[in-house]
Amino acid sequence: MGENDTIPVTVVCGYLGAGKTTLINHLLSNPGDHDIAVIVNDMGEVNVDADLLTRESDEEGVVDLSNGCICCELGDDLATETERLAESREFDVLVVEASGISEPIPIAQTMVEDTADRLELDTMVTVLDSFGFWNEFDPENRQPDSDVERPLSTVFIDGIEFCDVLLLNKTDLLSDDALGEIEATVRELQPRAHIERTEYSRVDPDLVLDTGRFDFEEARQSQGWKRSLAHDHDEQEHSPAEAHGVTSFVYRETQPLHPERFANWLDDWTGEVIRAKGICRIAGREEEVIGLSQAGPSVEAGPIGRWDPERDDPRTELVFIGRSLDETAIREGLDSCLVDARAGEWDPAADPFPL
Ligand SMILES: Nc1nc2c(ncn2[C@@H]2O[C@H](COP(=O)(O)OP(=O)(O)OP(=O)(O)O)[C@@H](O)[C@H]2O)c(=O)[nH]1
Repeated sequence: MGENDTIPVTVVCGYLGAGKTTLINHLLSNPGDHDIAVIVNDMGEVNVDADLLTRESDEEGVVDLSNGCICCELGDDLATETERLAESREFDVLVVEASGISEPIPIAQTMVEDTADRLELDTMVTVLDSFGFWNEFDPENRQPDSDVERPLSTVFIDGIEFCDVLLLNKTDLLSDDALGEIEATVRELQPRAHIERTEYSRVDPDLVLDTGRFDFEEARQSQGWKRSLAHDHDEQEHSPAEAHGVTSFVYRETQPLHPERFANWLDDWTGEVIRAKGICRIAGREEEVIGLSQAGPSVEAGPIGRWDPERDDPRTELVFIGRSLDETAIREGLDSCLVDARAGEWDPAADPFPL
């Protein structure tokens, strides 16, 4: 508990694919002395993060706030949900995962202004994909098209500037030299926060939970805070997603994917997708839920659990997030990976999963 029996709230921000869900999974499996409740906000109509979290952790205290971004249109829901959670369940710290394009300041404002007196904003954590940051900002590492305007950089910067703890994540993908340079750059942008290098967001829970680091007075004095109050967020015409030209869609299918065709499709997969994630039904892996997670250049796929007959039908459910996404091409590509029963690849009557 924080001061005066309030419940400390840790807000986890960070760009798409930085490692926020990885951090929350890590905290749920290494809670230390804490009893943690989690609220997850994800972009798009399904909350894949909440699904992956509950699947991996069997955690009951995970609340799903989907289809919107908590820093704007879901601000009120965030306040209501935190209050409801506080009434319905015992926990001594609350962790809120923001969607990958939420802006940290409005979330902090919602937490400070709207929640019941029991909750107290305690720590703003930003998870930084150090590898992505390096590619985005280092001139030598820039892609040939990188002199086009890159408005998403502002999301990186906001997260760095407004936080109490900054995790330089994905350090395994960079050399020590590069990391030193990144740390020096980040330190310029953010002299106050505690900076920690992490792999797979593995931190001591005490570094991010109940730290007492959030300083309301200091936050209120920051330029970003004043700017954000100056134009009422609720009345903004565009959500951050729209302002950055980011769209998302969900691919859903119950027919299994052919493992080889799907693997080939993943290999050839390029383009405007910033982030894809979700679960897959793969022929021949009948029991297993196969998780897929792509963030920038890296794609990870593998078993993350088993289908639970009580709660789910085996299916593929993937969220794609990107700029100028070619939704039709992606849908067609995935459709062509489906097992084709008519071509004799699959006889569902004889065997639900043949390969
Ligand atoms: N190599 C490497 N991969 C990592 C590390 N941390 C996380 N990842 C991988 O990066 C991908 C994205 O991680 P997530 O934790 O889902 O990222 P997120 O910030 O929750 O993503 P969004 O919710 O989409 O914004 C996953 O495939 C992770 O396994 C790391 O330190 N090193």
